[in-house]
Amino acid sequence: TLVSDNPALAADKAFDFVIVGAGLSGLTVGNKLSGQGHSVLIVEAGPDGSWNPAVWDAGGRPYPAVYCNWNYPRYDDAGKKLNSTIDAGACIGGSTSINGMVWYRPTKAEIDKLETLGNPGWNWDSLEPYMTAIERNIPPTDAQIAQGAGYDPDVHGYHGQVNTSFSTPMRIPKAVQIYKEGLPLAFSGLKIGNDLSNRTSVVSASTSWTLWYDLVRGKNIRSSAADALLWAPSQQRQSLTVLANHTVTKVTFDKHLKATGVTFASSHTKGKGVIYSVRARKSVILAAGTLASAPILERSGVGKHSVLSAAKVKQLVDLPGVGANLNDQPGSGTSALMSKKYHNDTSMVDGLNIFGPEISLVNIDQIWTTTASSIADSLVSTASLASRAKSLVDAGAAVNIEGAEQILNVTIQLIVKSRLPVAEFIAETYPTVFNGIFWPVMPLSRGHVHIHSTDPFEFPVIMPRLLTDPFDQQVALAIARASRELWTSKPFAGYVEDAYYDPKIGPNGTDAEYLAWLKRSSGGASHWIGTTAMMPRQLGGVVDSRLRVYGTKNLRVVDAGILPFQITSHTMSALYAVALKAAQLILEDCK
Ligand SMILES: Cc1cc2nc3c(=O)[nH]c(=O)nc-3n(C[C@H](O)[C@H](O)[C@H](O)COP(=O)(O)OP(=O)(O)OC[C@H]3O[C@@H](n4cnc5c(N)ncnc54)[C@H](O)[C@@H]3O)c2cc1C
Repeated sequence: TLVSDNPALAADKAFDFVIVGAGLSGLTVGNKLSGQGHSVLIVEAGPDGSWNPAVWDAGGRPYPAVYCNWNYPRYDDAGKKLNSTIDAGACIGGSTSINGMVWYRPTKAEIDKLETLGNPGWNWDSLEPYMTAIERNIPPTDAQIAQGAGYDPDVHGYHGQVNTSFSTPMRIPKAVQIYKEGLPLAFSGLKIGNDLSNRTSVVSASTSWTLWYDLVRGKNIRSSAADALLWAPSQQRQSLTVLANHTVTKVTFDKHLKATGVTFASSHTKGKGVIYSVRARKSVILAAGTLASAPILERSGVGKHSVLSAAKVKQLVDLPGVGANLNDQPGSGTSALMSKKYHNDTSMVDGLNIFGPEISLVNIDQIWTTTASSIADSLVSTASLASRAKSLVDAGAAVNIEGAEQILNVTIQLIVKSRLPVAEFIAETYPTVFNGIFWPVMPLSRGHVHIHSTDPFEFPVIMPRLLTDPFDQQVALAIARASRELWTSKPFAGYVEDAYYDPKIGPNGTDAEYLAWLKRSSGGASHWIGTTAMMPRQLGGVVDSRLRVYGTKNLRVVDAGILPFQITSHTMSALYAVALKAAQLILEDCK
């Protein structure tokens, strides 16, 4: 494999496939296509970060590594630029080079819904084998199990490229034990399980991470997509070239709207230098991530008419779903001050950034023990679905009522019928505090991302509209309150000095106080999806079930943006499966 930042390797040349973005999806697809002998070019805007300890040292990095982060500006619901930014990986490996490494699988119920949304063949039976294929799990040792590592051998793969394991040493085992005792009290009926990947709906359990322990360096090493699929000696490819530090500016088309290649420029000169072009003989594949692939489509003339004309881009294909349906989980967190005598106890606080040693997934029954059924009734009512769909269309977050209703209904059915989790609660400690990080895990709120100029080096306007749906607010509010119940529960007695440490909303805090704080403090959980949704075009879809962009030829999107609705696992396990399946479809199509 050739990895370089010399544009001459690509400029005016032709490859079978040109892939945009060397992140999780781009590297996975590139690895598979080049493995079958096709010539593949991957153009990556960022540098190679593999030498940098902020990337490879899983425990020692700042969270997330500033070194390879786009830090996209974020806009509020009225379109005003905020001071807070949005994390997304900006070096080879993409977001897997900076992410929290939490690894567990989604459930059958939710993955099967991809198919019911009009995508034949996209179901659990077709995707689960790929989740197994990509993983190389290193089972916990007896010592790790004694310190709280739960493990079910049936829900892991052992022969893939992405390493998953528990950290060495195990993180904060004493604090995790206290959490395991307290969590079922704060969330009624919550079961403590053995492995988060082994669940049909809800459970609290430890999880493994995409890392492995290197005895020589004495460190936990991040198993990023780059580590697994690009640098590994067993994955070297004659026909794969990765061009780093170059930004794809747009897709080029012939007069029949067949994608012929892309143009790109040095990321350092920010478009002020030469604009190069490269040709794709078989297909261009956008894998720049949820927040970047839609803007590339728009700059190339594929998108909603009003967006393109405001940005002064000539429209080639009318595809109003591009950039709509943006979705992430609105993350927030409360802290309790830990009693001083435990501040230096590493079984309680280890200061490591390997995120989320105990994760709970809770459903409506566990949050609202007595009122869950009335909440479910109101969620499924036809009137509430219609009004939710209308508000998404009015906000430009959905293309039409029918599409919005179908997408929302998937999530609502999963919440109500399958009793899948509505919230994730991550039990952590940071120096001096117990910290509960939480988010509505299947949010109904939607936003959008759009370009506002032709300049590819100008960031798009990202308006996530987190917590705009009242149900998401209800969930976040309930979890914030439950976290306070947790800190005041019996198992925490003697360990907690101030259960209302942060935010400073006391035991009598009102819903209005909590909601105002949640609105202020919530940021995306970094599981952005939806802006190039895979579903029928008439419902607002952008790609079909073979991931081809509607209205074009030889152009595909393969990244997190194709997921139309949120899943209850962190995204990696599902996305590796999506990318492997995509590679299979692409290979079939180019025979
Ligand atoms: C801070 C953070 C924490 C996370 N924690 C977890 C976790 O613990 N567990 C989990 O499962 N998931 C986690 N995720 C989510 C997961 O990493 C992402 O969902 C996944 O990596 C998305 O894959 P992708 O291929 O869509 O995009 P990415 O992996 O982000 O790759 C996109 C690539 O495209 C490049 N690119 C963008 N624009 C251009 C352009 N114009 N030209 C060329 N290249 C371009 C980017 O630089 C990037 O390298 C986290 C993400 C972040 C950001």
